[in-house]
Amino acid sequence: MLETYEAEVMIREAMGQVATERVALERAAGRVLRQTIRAERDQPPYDRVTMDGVALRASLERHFDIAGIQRAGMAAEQLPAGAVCLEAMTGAMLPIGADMVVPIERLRRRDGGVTLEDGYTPEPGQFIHRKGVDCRAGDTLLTSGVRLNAPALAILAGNGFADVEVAQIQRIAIFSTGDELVPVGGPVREWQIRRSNEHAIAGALSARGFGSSDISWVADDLDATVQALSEALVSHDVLILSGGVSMGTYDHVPAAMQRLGVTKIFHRIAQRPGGPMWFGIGPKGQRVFGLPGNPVSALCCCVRYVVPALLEAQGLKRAERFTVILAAEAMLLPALTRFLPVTLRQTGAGHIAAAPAPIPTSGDYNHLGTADGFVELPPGAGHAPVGTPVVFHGW
Ligand SMILES: Nc1nc2c(c(=O)[nH]1)N[C@H]1C(S)=C(S)[C@@H](COP(=O)(O)OP(=O)(O)OC[C@H]3O[C@@H](n4cnc5c(N)ncnc54)[C@H](O)[C@@H]3O)O[C@H]1N2
Ligand code: MOO
Ligand SMILES: [Mg+2]
Repeated sequence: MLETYEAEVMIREAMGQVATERVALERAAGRVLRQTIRAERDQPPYDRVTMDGVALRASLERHFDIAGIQRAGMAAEQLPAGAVCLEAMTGAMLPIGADMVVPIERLRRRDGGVTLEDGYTPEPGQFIHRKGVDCRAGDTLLTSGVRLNAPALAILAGNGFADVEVAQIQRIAIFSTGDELVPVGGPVREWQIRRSNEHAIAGALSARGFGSSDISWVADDLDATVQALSEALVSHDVLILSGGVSMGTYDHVPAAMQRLGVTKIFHRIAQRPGGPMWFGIGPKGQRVFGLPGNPVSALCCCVRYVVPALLEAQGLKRAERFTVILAAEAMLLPALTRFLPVTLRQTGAGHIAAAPAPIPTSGDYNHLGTADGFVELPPGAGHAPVGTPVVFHGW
């Protein structure tokens, strides 16, 4: 059977890259950048005063008349000759002829001027950020494939990018399948189950900048499934299905896909939970993920395969997974990769330790709230000991 990494490679090869679009800076937060951003000009763009005080020229004088004021937002004033200074504000241009700034705390006001505090000798060049020390015009500040987080948005704004090239957001449809499933609001009978998978999947996606996805439900009926999915294949780039991929008489997803001309890339992965996962490509290149219906399986497969695939298709460079160490020994599964829900905590030694969260069954979405995500244990015999490094995937 397919190993987890083999499935991942097959999905990656099928995904390709999405097109780009230009969006206003105000709408760019969380999106994936698809252009190089270079500095508009030197930063700081001028010799910049860094403290509120006075700007003056190095000399042996201790008392200075105030000849004027240099505010932020003004062109540089000329500092007149003699024992004079200009009041200067943080962020202002350094006046022409000045070469140091003395902060207000080091000055005494006297006779309409200022006197240096006793025993205080200012250093030439002090409290000035020189032009271009942060960066030079044309320097590369951001490259394609970064997520537009707070610093990135500041960079775009500060360098005059009122709009920016980002990866298009794929049109995503999420379907749950199953006669037993009823809506969140409204009555629920003993033999019925409230639909939860689609909300978990939609949440995992919207938390990663994919906006809101379209959510639908279809009964365990082959014709109804074909009908609903054929419409979704017209209007969406990506379909994420939950349920109906295993071996039951009413698990119609693989057959419906065949009828719709969606080519199967794989069915089943050597993992638990999530073994029955299905993946295929539609006639127009639509990507179809068939996630197993059990809630822990559906969410683990979504986070392990769907989320990274969608992010990589946007060109995102930095993977969201990282390595943690096991805080307790964990049973391995012969021939199966194990996804083990865990709670993270920081250790005294500066590591992040992952403690297994008690999840009694792969249907138990209620206990998932105690876990931060899951770790991936390779196939094997016996137990992985405490301290084993393992890859973590956050919800
Ligand atoms: N003979 C076999 N039976 C099963 C196998 C197998 O290999 N051989 N695999 C098991 C595994 S592992 C899983 S996981 C499930 C996968 O089942 P399906 O993908 O076919 O999903 P369903 O049968 O439709 O539902 C399974 C389970 O999940 C609940 N469910 C489904 N959708 C939702 C939803 N949107 N919200 C909440 N809960 C949902 C559903 O009620 C069922 O309890 O198959 C095993 N069987
Ligand atoms: O994916 Mo299934 O039981 O392994 O939950
Ligand atoms: Mg089933």
